[in-house]
Amino acid sequence: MSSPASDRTEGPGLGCWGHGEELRAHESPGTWRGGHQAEAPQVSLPEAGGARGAGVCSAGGTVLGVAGAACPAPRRGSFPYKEFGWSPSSGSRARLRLPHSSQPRPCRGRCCPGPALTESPASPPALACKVEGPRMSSMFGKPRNSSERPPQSPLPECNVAILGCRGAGKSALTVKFLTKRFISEYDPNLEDTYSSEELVDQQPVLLKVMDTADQDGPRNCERYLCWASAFLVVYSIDNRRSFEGCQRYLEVLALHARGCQRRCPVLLLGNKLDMEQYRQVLSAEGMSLASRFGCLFHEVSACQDFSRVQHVFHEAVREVRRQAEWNLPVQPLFISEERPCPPVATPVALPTHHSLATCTFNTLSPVSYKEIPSVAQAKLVTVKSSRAQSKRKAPTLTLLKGFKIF
Ligand SMILES: Nc1nc2c(ncn2[C@@H]2O[C@H](COP(=O)(O)OP(=O)(O)OP(=O)(O)O)[C@@H](O)[C@H]2O)c(=O)[nH]1
Repeated sequence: MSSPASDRTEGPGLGCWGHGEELRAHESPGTWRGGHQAEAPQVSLPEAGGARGAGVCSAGGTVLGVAGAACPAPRRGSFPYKEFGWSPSSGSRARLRLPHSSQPRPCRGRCCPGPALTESPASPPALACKVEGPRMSSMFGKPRNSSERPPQSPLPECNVAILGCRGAGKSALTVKFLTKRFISEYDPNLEDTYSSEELVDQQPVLLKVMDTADQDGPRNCERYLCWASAFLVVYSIDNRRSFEGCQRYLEVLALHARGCQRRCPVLLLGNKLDMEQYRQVLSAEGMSLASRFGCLFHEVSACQDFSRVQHVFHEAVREVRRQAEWNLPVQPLFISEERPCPPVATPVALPTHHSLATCTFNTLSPVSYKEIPSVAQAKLVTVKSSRAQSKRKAPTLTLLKGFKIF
């Protein structure tokens, strides 16, 4: 919150580690891929009512302001919903608390150098949020005309909770992801969940984002522990305390995963990469913490490149999908006793050197079969049939542990 003002130089390009097109946290830091910045789509504000989304900054086509330049300040709650074709959900509290002053003022959002605001006819960012239940006061995109969308989305859902200490930039990242904009001030006490239909790897998903507002570290975590399918744990690279706070969140998540034996993907995010010159937490430290807890690591900036922020959220969805694939129930294999089974399903004959050629593995055959331990429990063990045989270099048996030899 109290970061130095905006006369800074541009930081290095955003870097991240992950798998797929990027690197996992535990991979060599030498494979750092910083320095590249994808172009974010241009966001243009319509000219309307004089309120031009003051306090809203953008870079690389998404920053609406220039460092140190006077940004027109909005009135409280004057987020230009209508200009985007959205309306705040009726009766819901305003999520954003914008500055009071209506006078132009230097942008407090430590906005970054970037092209000046382009004004053009309204072209609302592609975003579809909707209110779902009492928490879903998603002022960021409830469609104006509810008849445009079916009431029940058939889309698969992915719930992402954003955790971290106060001021780390959770709300800024959420808003950036949802609106492609950087808005510098938020009400720190409100916790909200937003949803957005996304296309991740050509597959649609209803991505729900919970912007949490823990007062002082992880407290009453059940609300997100039980809800989320992935977590983004955010710290600010210019604030060591926020980094240390992340560790507590990661510990809570690790404990929870152990307790319920359900591992949700976790991404550790170093935010405010544009504040490079005030950096207090090295990338290597972030990477090392991430690898300690087995999570992915990215560094981003809510006020710079939208595509990097979007990438992180999409990466969370990918991880959830991977996890779901990993957790798919494995169809049990059965092994016949003594007689070979008729080929009911596609037989998977073991290689003859395993000396189990007389047994045929099938999926679900009818007669007297013993269940093999599941893949997760199974372990390959090598058994020598007898000492004498072993002396004669008899072939060894490689079996699944826990399975009886008949
Ligand atoms: N320079 C810079 N400032 C940022 C960035 N992200 C957030 N901020 C600023 O950091 C301050 C805190 O951001 P928030 O998004 O409110 O942080 P938060 O984690 O939601 O904090 P709480 O709402 O208190 O939990 C705000 O003044 C933001 O403008 C960023 O990437 N770069």
